[in-house]
Amino acid sequence: MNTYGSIMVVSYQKHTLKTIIEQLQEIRLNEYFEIHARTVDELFHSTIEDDTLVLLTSKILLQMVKPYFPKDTPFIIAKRMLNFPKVRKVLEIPKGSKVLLVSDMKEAAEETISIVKETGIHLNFQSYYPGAKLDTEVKIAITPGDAHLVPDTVDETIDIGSRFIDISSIIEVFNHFKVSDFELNRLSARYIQSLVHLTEELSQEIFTAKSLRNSLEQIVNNIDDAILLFTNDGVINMINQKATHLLKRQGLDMIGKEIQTVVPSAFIKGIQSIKNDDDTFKDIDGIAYYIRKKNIYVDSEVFGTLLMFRRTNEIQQIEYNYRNKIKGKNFVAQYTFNDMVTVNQTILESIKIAKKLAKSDSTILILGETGTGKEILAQAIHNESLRSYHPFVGANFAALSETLLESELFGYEGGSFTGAKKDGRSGLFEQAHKGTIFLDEIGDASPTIQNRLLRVLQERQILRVGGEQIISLDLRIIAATNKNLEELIESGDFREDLFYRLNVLPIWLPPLRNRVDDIELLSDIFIKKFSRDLGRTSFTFSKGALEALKSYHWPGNIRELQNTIEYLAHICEDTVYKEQLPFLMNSRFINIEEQKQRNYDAIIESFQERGFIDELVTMLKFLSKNAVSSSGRHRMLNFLRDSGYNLSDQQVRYRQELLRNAGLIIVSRGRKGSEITSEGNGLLEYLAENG
Ligand SMILES: Nc1ncnc2c1ncn2[C@@H]1O[C@H](COP(=O)(O)OP(=O)(O)OP(=O)(O)O)[C@@H](O)[C@H]1O
Repeated sequence: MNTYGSIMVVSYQKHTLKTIIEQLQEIRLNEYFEIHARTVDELFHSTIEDDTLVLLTSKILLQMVKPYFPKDTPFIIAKRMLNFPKVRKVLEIPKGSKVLLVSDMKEAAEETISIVKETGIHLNFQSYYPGAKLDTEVKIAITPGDAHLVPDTVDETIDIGSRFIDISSIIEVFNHFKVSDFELNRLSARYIQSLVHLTEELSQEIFTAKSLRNSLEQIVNNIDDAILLFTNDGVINMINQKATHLLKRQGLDMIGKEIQTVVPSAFIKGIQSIKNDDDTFKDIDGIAYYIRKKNIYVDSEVFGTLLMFRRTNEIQQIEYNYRNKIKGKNFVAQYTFNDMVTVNQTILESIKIAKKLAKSDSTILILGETGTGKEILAQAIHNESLRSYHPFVGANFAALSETLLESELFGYEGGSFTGAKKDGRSGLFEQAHKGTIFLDEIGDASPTIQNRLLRVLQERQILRVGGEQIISLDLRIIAATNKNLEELIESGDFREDLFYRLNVLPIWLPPLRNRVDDIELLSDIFIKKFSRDLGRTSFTFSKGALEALKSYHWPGNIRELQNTIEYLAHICEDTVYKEQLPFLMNSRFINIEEQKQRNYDAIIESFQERGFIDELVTMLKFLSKNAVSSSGRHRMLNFLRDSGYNLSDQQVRYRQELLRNAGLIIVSRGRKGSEITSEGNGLLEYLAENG
């Protein structure tokens, strides 16, 4: 099969994975991509092909899965939507009631609470997950597929099922693989089809459960497709905001009205020719729609008709909005020079120069590898400048296709391309008027964009796409790149005249591997930040780990260091050992044996650092032959003494605790006492084999 590439869907739980794979198959994504599915646990034994896109079902998984993938693996965190007919049962719970939201992890429970709240459901939620404190007074539980985790004290459980992937994330997947717009339209159609049965169920509720009407309306308004429901007599029973918008009937109360009197006649004519239970593309009054028509049955009698529709070019709009979103900047520079932490002389010099340059209006070019702090520096310069009360607008040249980038940067006049807004739209340059525009990854600009940029740099003037009127702007330009522009000029990929316009005041940020003096300082700051964010105690690095941090080449620079520490903050205890460092574990295939050995190495290193290794091994050896009840500790003391270690009872207890923490022994109260685990025996074998 010829596909665009591979996707690996990763979730924490099997049932989530199942729901999502079924959904992806329903919209036939498997015709475009090879789809693999793994739970986090299964990643342990997996390999990953080149060019695989990893689709994570929740953002909490990101840090958990990173060690299993090569550094440059692309990830998408799926946006997910609720299975709305199932949520409907939640509406029957009296407002303000105490409810447990049960999931497998704290973060997952909290994420679900906030998503349920977004639909306008206001209950008194308490998150519950294995290990959480339980309020036994709470008698109702809601769970996204984890009914088995609901505690016995609960009388009623509502399983709202796993959430589906939202279309915006599916579009993100298509964008990643650069699938054509035509395919996107087909996808949109299938997506609507896949939602139909959900909406149909909901419609039946709407017909029957009048008392819940207000709450149901809220759910229907949360659906991204236009929905219109009318009875056999042509009376509108339900319409969502999306539909009133598309039919240009905003603000009109249409419920209870005859469809003929409120819906445009061209639209009614258009839908009359669609058969029931059919779906089709339809051109109505010059606008292309994708429409699905469905009979609604109540007690096996046709009760009315459900229409679900979407404008076909809306997909392009979603794509456009999505791209605006990933740009994610709200035109305010957050960072100042105080955020640029460093003791490195080169950087301190650069900061000194940058502070002086900030006051001028000259163009600045920041050079440096990815993640070295180019954007922080650009924002700091803006905030130090006389323009600091005006916008700071970032544009990333690597994140957008040429056509989108052009309209993003320069704006467009109405009607200049499909999906364009009627009245046109201002671009980022216009939005940065009086402030600073940050042109990130400028080395990726196409020749067309480079031409247009040259004009802005020379004249401080722009033309909108499809426009004729020249717009003059007052702007400061800061550009950045991780590419070698001189090489690009030589290969003919970058205009020399543009380079000279940009390269007025260049500032270079060295890579982290050349700033070894900053590694410890930055690590400490990130440790404090993430420990605080996670509400955990701080941690430090073992000597071995610190050396590894300092000798690693940090291709992702400070961003990578920051991600590494965030990951460690999730998994480590008080001390991080070398073997826990994700960049050392980052092989494509992590074999269980290898993983075990790494754990043993980490344990051995930690015992060695305490200077106890030999006596702890002696204790393990003793335990591998004898289980030690509390009275038997005496024999253990004797055995240790015979082996040359004169320890007090208290000292033995302490060492037992260390062995227990490392999972090498089990210490039970009462007669059974201490026993060696299979891990403990494994460590002894490992030591025997490796000296
Ligand atoms: N000196 C510093 N002190 C503290 N944090 C820093 C410093 N420099 C960079 N960072 C952090 O490192 C991350 C990467 O920085 P930034 O986005 O500015 O890099 P960049 O060079 O613009 O990267 P790219 O080229 O990939 O866009 C950010 O999260 C930032 O907060």
